[in-house]
Amino acid sequence: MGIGCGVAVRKPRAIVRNHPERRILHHMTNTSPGTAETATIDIRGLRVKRGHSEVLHGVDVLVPRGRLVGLLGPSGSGKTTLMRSIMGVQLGVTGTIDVLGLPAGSAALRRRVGYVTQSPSQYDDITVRQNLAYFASVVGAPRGDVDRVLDAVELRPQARQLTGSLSGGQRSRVSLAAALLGAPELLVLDEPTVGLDPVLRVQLWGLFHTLARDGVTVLVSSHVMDEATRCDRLLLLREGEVLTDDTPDGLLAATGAEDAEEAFLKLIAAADEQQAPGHASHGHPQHRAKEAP
Ligand SMILES: Nc1ncnc2c1ncn2[C@@H]1O[C@H](COP(=O)(O)OP(=O)(O)OP(=O)(O)O)[C@@H](O)[C@H]1O
Repeated sequence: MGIGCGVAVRKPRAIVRNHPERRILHHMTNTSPGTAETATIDIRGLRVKRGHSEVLHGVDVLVPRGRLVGLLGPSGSGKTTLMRSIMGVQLGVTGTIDVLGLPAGSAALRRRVGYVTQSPSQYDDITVRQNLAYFASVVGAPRGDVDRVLDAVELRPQARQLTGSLSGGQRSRVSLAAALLGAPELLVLDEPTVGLDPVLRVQLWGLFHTLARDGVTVLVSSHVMDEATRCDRLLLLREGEVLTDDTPDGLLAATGAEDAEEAFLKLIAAADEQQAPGHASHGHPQHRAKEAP
């Protein structure tokens, strides 16, 4: 199955309904209109074990509808694992994950959620247009949709080119185009701008904003901090925990930093200080982060 066609293939095995730690980030509800009722993604007490280690340690996230949310964090912090969990393709999951009001991975979500993984996956020996026509048939999108998504990702000139002959950035855009087919209400995009030139990156962020304005919820991961400021909200992940969940302006105001990178470093320093032996406070990192200077 090609990636980027919005197909969630499997339910997490260990969804625990009514988890005792059902807790919404107080900060989120303070500053956003999102509630459990209007949320596109509602995650409570998510723990994920990969191999022998737990890589997400009780994550709570509420993503409101029609927002462009950046999922940022260093390499290995758990961004992909969180996205896979949202798509219902991750094993070793406990906690609750509701997507558009349904358990993550529900068959009914297949046409409603678009997913782009870090590894573009298309058929190399057919053209870009043929790939997209195939994915359009999978998600039940009208054939005319192929031209729309080709234009959206600026790949019309390559429509007749064999997919295997595309550049890396062009291949990523084919995946994105496939995820846009139909009318997804949620797009989960794992590092979609990696390897793209600055002009194209700006164009794609423009597209994400347009989609969000039209009511699509867009969750975009990146480890490039300067992309943070392009989002409506930011989720900063570190070592499997949400360090903070805020607007870009809120984050800068809370930390007194000049830019997102500096803000992130300040939050990490504050969290480390709180965790240091002998420190009085041992609250949850999500709350400790709010206490950052
Ligand atoms: N199959 C696996 N088995 C064991 N551990 C894994 C497996 N896949 C990922 N991990 C570990 O889980 C943690 C989170 O990985 P994940 O890919 O979610 O991070 P990430 O933030 O997306 O990183 P990157 O930005 O480098 O893609 C890492 O420590 C990683 O080594």
